[in-house]
Amino acid sequence: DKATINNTKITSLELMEHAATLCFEWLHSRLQGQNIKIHVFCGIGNNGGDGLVIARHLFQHGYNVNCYVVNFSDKRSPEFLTNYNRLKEIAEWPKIINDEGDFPEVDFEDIVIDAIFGIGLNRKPSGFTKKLIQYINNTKVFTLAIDFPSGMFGDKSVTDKSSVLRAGHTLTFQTPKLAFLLPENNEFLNTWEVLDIGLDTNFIESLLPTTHYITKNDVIPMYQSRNKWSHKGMFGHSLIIGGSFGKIGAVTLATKAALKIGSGLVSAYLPKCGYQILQISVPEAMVEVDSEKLLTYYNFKTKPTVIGIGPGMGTTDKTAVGFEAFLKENKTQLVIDADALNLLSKNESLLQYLPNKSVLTPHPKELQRLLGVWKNDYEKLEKAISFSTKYNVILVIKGAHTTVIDEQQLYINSTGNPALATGGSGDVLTGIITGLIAQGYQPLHAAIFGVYLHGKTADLALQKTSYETFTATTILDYLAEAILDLFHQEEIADSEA
Ligand SMILES: NC(=O)C1=CN([C@@H]2O[C@H](COP(=O)(O)OP(=O)(O)OC[C@H]3O[C@@H](n4cnc5c(N)ncnc54)[C@H](OP(=O)(O)O)[C@@H]3O)[C@@H](O)[C@H]2O)[C@@H](O)CC1
Ligand SMILES: [K+]
Repeated sequence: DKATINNTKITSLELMEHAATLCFEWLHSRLQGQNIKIHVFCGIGNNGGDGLVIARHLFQHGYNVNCYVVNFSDKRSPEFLTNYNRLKEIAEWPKIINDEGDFPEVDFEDIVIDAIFGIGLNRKPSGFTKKLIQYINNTKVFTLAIDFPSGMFGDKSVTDKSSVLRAGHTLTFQTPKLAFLLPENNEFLNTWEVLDIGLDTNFIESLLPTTHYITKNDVIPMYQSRNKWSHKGMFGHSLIIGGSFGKIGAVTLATKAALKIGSGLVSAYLPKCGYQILQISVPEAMVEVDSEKLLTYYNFKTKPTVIGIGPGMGTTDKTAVGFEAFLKENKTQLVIDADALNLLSKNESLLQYLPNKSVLTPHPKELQRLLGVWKNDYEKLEKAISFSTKYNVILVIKGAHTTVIDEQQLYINSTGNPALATGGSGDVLTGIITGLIAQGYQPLHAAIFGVYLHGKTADLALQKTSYETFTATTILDYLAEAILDLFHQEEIADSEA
């Protein structure tokens, strides 16, 4: 905010007017003047200032508005005070809330605008302010939070969940906030969106952020196009290692995915019992086999560009011994998933044998086995950063916002939805990342791009299928659309054209 104010000569008050007007417009375009009672709760800082501006616009447009000042302090900000006076010019003074007795009646059918605390919250809400937040939560009314749900911190964990407002929707300014992407804050947020309030983008870019929110514009430059002289020898050879009796499907899915994402050649190495299954389900792949029902010897002849290892592999003693010998010999780039991760967790001394920038793709349980327990999501990220730095590997932490960690850098994915919470989804991701590395994508790009595409398949599929009917195979079916979507330009609004 400060850089924009200094560099553009726009005042803080003007920036507030602009930001809050966008919030008003968001609501106005949805309500279209309907006679619904709207309660605007304002703090005394600049988040409260936003609330006062929104209330003024609502009054001016004839809405049924009740505006309140949550009087938790007398340190009212200058922008708050100016807008307090401006509101008075067109409507009655906001009602002051000093204690529980001042809480207004709020009906389930009403709308609440939460402008109590924004990014300036520095300790948990207490006293009557906390009671007010609980009071609003208990009404189950639709609540539109401005910038942050009040009581949620921008940079640390909530310790008292009962002091946080549960927002129906949050309009946040300029950039997505890390706190919004962490599972532990999920219950406060429901849906959210970013409003571009025109902050100085040169300044924001100069900040060299360590946390990146990955959207289409970030992955388009990673895409490697092909020319007409291309041949399969240029797109590498993926080897997928995994499977055990009853879990041949996992390695089959990963093999299919490596092919489907464009690996020039793909081989699978699996127990003998899976030989026919794999050959029949993936005729494009080559197959080598180990012992009857388990991986034991890891003595394949294939010379791959990259190896994806772990899906369905099991963790029996024989498999563990063979895996250890394999790791000690191996010099090929690795993508490590599932049981291969579990074996690493059981024997951490093996981590030293991982080639630099190996990609590890744990789901939350596998991550916990690798890192140990964490107190909260911030600590989880710190531990993951240390792990990535210590072993020089890339972590892909799977979840609602899958996060790729390369030492200090965090890449948080924007695509995907609960349809992906289905058996085999992770095996497909392993195959995708492996297949991208085979083609020459550097491991970090393969991880970020692979995660993006994997999530995008589910977003695109939801237009034609449902969460329930979406399976790991559906990911493969939609991979083409996910890639084509990169080149599909959103229609530009008339005003921008
Ligand atoms: N700058 C700009 O140009 C723009 C800013 N914008 C808006 O400003 C918001 C940030 O405003 P802000 O910095 O004034 O902080 P805000 O969240 O309103 O609250 C701070 C106040 O609360 C207090 N306080 C903190 N914790 C407390 C607690 N637990 N219990 C009680 N008190 C507590 C703290 O005082 P303290 O007692 O700590 O001195 C202070 O008085 C931002 O989120 C966005 O909405 C937009 O308009 C765009 C343009
Ligand atoms: K708020």
